[in-house]
Amino acid sequence: ELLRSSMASAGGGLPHDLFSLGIASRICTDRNSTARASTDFGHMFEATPEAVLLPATPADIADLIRFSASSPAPFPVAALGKGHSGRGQTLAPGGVVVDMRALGRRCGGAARVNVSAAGAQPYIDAGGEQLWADVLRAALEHGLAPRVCTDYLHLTVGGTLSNAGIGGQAFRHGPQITNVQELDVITGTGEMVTCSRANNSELFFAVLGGLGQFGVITRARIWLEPAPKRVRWVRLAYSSVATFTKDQELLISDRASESGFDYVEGQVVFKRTLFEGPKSTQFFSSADVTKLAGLASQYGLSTVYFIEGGMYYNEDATTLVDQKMEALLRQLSFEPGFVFAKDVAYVQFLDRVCEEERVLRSAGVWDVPHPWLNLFIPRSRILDFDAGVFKGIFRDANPAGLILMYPMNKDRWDDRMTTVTPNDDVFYNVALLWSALSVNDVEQLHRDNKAVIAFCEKTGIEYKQYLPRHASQDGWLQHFGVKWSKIIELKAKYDPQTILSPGQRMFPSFADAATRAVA
Ligand SMILES: Cc1cc2nc3c(=O)[nH]c(=O)nc-3n(C[C@H](O)[C@H](O)[C@H](O)COP(=O)(O)OP(=O)(O)OC[C@H]3O[C@@H](n4cnc5c(N)ncnc54)[C@H](O)[C@@H]3O)c2cc1C
Repeated sequence: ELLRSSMASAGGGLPHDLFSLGIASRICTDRNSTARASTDFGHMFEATPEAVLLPATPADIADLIRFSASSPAPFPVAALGKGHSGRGQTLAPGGVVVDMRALGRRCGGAARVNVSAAGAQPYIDAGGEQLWADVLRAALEHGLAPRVCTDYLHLTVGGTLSNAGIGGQAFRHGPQITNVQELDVITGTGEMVTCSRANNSELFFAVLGGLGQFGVITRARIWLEPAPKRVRWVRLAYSSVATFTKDQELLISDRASESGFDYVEGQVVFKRTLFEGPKSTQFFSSADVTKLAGLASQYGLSTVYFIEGGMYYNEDATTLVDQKMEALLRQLSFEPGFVFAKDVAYVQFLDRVCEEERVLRSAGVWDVPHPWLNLFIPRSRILDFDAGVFKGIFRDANPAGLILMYPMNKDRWDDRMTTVTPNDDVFYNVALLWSALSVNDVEQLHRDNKAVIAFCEKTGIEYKQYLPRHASQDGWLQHFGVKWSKIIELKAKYDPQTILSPGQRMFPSFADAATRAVA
């Protein structure tokens, strides 16, 4: 009902003067445009904006924000990257969603990605609306690549930099936010500011991991490194979580840095998935799946763990990479004989989730609700977490989806940035990436996710949510801990009217009342 009534009055709630600004022709209030901006990948929340801005230049965004900020009744403004958020973070009920992707389409053909390959530290200047897939493509033309990529490349630069941007290279280089040199940002007062560690550093650190609260990123200068041509891509199976985590921690330690993998992640797979899930996957053949199911049966395991490693190389170093791989595998304690290997082009490796997307889309299970829960768990409690969650809460369950579990080094993060992480020197990203295939699934997965959080709280596990959502300001206070007072100070300075990204529900606004849970 709420959705329908606000759609019927699209545009009507905004001040009329807005439509006499120079950007008026780029503000869409039609039902199709506002409906498209009313939900996200999670399909868990929806709220319709009054209008969608298709900016032709960053100045259009500044005009819109300045207008709202100086209006007697400021309206919310949310940047929309690719809408791959899970919990309504891009919504702007009663306000304007800025479709950032329009910048790339409408900039009069001007390239919004520029590589600087000369100099000791190559970089790329990329528009905040650019996809990481496009950043990679432009960099590869110069034999270069970003140092850290997310698993999925069809996310925007501004969207991941507003969170952190993590992946299998983060153990070495830190998250994407620590690999940025400079930003162009439009603050919540409509001011266009260039910032870096040296200039306007307060805004620079605030915006990186800032969940869209302090400004809209319109350009990021991202460090690049020489790109390899190929990747030895392996998965190693473990029956014991203690051995699995011990080996993962060895692989991300400085000790293994030069001689080890360039990419380290990990997965937890329920035994039932091996029996009842797909017979083969992008990585495993049906014979592999049968072999793994046999392993689970033999030991009576409820879960099998996989280290996923990638070793980069160029064609002229094939023998060397073989030797390096052999030496590395000798140091690890996976189940004997349970090494699964592939050799792929570097681009194919980085773009691997795109293939998963194709498969899921063709099976009709891509656009389903995704009640994801992403947690950072301190190393000191990861075994407790495993016992309570995978062998406890999910002991008899077999939800559809994917579970990632891999460690990162805290010293590669920069605590001056807004993202928060646990205190241990090593912490795990545990990503419960569920797909709800029915209404019952949604309810059950909500309950399961709540049970996971309750378990952490009851047992004193100092977790932090990644891609966080908190229902109340108390939740945000707890999330940010000692950083919360600084967050309030920054908000008052850079977005005093609390206009920006209301879908994060960090500061009370009109949006809270107008957003509803749909799943
Ligand atoms: C299939 C899939 C795989 C993923 N894999 C990873 C992964 O490996 N690693 C990882 O870290 N994350 C991953 N994510 C999560 C992803 O980083 C977040 O969803 C993030 O929000 C990026 O998505 P987006 O570009 O579509 O941003 P959106 O969802 O559009 O926006 C996210 C938030 O940032 C704000 N925002 C968007 N653009 C800007 C901007 N230019 N300036 C300021 N604020 C802005 C929005 O208002 C919103 O609050 C994955 C998501 C999906 C769906």
